[in-house]
Amino acid sequence: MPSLDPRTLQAAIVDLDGTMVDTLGDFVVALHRMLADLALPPVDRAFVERTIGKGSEHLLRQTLAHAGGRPEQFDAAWARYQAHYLAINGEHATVFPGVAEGLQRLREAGLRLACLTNKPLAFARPLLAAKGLDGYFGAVFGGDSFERKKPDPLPLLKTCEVLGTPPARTLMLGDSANDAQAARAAGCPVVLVTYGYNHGEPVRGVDADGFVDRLDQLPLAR
Ligand SMILES: O=C(O)COP(=O)(O)O
Ligand SMILES: [Mg+2]
Repeated sequence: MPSLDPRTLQAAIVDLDGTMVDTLGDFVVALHRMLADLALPPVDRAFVERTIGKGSEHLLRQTLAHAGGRPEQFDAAWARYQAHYLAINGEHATVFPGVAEGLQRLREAGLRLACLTNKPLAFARPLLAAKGLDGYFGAVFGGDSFERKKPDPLPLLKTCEVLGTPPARTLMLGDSANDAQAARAAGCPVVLVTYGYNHGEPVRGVDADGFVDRLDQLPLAR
């Protein structure tokens, strides 16, 4: 990967699930409690891992179908899921190695930081706070903050507007094809981490400008 020059980069937009925090355990517990409430069987962890990334509505619709539920159960599933997720938010989740150090280095390089996730904002804010990551970000946006979610470029373009930085100078850091497609369409450079959730596909097959094994391994030129 060519080194990322902080003289040309002005900001970074950072994804949450699979990039900063390993939240698979939270998703699995909240979904299983919701399914139990609806008298439906649990789904396996691998199914949850490959279905995360396109927001909670998508995850719930796919999970209901996979567990043998009916589409009409969506509203009940959503209410139960939201209550369960908020009750355990962060308890079965850990910050990936190198994240705090990586964010610190980006800040020291003079970049403005925003968090942009497809997770509902009401889940994202308390999770960042519980994991001690909220202080790095001047802005935090969720899957319900804008009219459309990643992989649509709109949330990235809106986030760039708030940051006050041109997309070409705003680096997207993510873990999935969603993040990369949104970044390409918005005109943002994009680097993906190799350890997150990419819809069950090898992340190195995604069109991105580079890959890192840890966020503190971003090759920032000095
Ligand atoms: O909630 C999701 O579907 C995943 O959200 P992300 O955009 O932080 O990866
Ligand atoms: Mg992600």
